[in-house]
Amino acid sequence: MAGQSGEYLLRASWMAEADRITIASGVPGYELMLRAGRGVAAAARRMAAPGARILVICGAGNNGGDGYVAARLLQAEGRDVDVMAPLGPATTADAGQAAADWAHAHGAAVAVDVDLASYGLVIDALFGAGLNRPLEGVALDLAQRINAAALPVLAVDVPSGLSADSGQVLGAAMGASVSATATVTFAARKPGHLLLPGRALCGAVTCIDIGIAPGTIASVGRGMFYNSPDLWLTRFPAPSLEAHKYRRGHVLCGSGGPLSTGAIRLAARSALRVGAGLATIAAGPDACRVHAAHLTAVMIREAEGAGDFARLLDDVRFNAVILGPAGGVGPELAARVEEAILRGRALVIDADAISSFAGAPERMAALIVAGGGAPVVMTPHDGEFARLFGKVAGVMDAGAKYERALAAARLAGAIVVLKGADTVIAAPDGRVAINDNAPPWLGTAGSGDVLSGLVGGLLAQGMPGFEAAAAAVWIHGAAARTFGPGLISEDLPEQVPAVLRRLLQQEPLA
Ligand SMILES: NC(=O)C1=CN([C@@H]2O[C@H](COP(=O)(O)OP(=O)(O)OC[C@H]3O[C@@H](n4cnc5c(N)ncnc54)[C@H](OP(=O)(O)O)[C@@H]3O)[C@@H](O)[C@H]2O)[C@@H](O)CC1
Ligand SMILES: [K+]
Repeated sequence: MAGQSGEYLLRASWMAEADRITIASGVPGYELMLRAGRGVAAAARRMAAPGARILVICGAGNNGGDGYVAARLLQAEGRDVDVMAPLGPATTADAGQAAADWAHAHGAAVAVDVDLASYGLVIDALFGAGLNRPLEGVALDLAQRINAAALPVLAVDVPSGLSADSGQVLGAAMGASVSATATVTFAARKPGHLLLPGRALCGAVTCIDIGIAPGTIASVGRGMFYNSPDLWLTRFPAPSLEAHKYRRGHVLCGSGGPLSTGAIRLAARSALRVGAGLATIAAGPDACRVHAAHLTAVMIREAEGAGDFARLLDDVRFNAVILGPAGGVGPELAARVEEAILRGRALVIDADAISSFAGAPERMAALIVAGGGAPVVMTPHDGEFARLFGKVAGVMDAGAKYERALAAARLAGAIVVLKGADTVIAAPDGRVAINDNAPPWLGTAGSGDVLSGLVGGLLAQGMPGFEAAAAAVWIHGAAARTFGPGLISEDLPEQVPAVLRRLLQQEPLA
């Protein structure tokens, strides 16, 4: 993606392309393997106490080749190292060279049924990026024995059995992948290191430089990024002296009925906390009275039906709209979404507003085309996503989580934030960001309402849709981390100022 900064994530085939380009530029493949093996050995040194025996389990491909290099280097510095080669001799030239260099100095491999408990560290170099089917036979048996032995495990590139692309265990059963304590990968992280369950199976991931040029990584990358401030900070609306409250945007938030008002208040407050100049809640007369008893900085306007809501939108100062949090599923809410899109407002479609289009994503897509280009961000969790896109071929069955989000974004013409502990943000132009900073305690009632408010608040300040969505997801996670366990959703907007202070004043980020 031209002009996009950020940390690229590479699928296995893109990584192979980067290897080919680097080798074609004159760096021998074996030199790359030596550098990879050196990185593995360095990590092993940190993980294995002096004197601990180390077992390196080498497959037949280049992943095994990295293992042979690491084994030789560790042995050369006096470590007690065994190699196991359960899949037989190496099948690639570079791995063959690595195996020969190891064997030249150290001789035979140990038997497959060796007692794993006698080792202090296992290095898993069975399969890496070349894994293309579920583990079976001796490889499956070994993965299960390694996991049962509960030893420290260092995975080379990815734990064997895990797809570097999807973060899924091939064959689905969790026991069909090695579960690692730590993973060393090369040149760039892969999506499988961040997506679940992969992130949990990898342990701590270190990415080491093996001499693949950043320009090469960018040239093979297809716009998939790790979600961090590097991705969007240059587009973040930093407060400035001349930006009075109207220039910082005015968010209009659609309320549910009198018994369902809390969600949209959370959203409106979050929009203000992230820097929107003004926020107004539009509600029916009964709900207005409830809101009036709670609100101070957020304003209230009476709007009974979709018609009243549309009339509010005659005021062009409402430049961003949030619809959905406890908004009440049905045609009335769908009509509000329609009005907001057709009047060209930046829009967040969350919760009930997503469900109001259940099974009809084409209708939403047609509206967005007619709407003329203002950013539309939808923020479904898995259930809402399935409700909206479940009947469309090529979305639910698109593959990895980012492929589902991307297919949905392209179909709808909207930014899709597919939520979870591994939230994915996808844009119709093909960009994807994968987020990993959400702590477990962020899964609490109302947390999604806060996220929709953060997105809406950033859109109101003119941030582009993809960057606004990615920033909101990251700030949401950082706010939850700042607060810590025991968090309830009301705490989240109150943590946003501390996160912004670190972001904008360049203090260390959580
Ligand atoms: N490229 C480079 O320059 C660099 C690469 N590096 C390293 O190379 C690694 C990738 O190496 P790789 O491509 O040789 O694949 P690898 O993961 O070793 O698998 C080997 C073969 O196993 C097979 N197979 C697959 N699944 C199977 C299963 N379930 N059960 C049984 N067999 C199965 C399949 O072959 P098939 O049987 O399909 O013919 C596959 O080709 C990468 O992760 C990194 O560690 C670094 O050195 C840096 C430089
Ligand atoms: K591996």
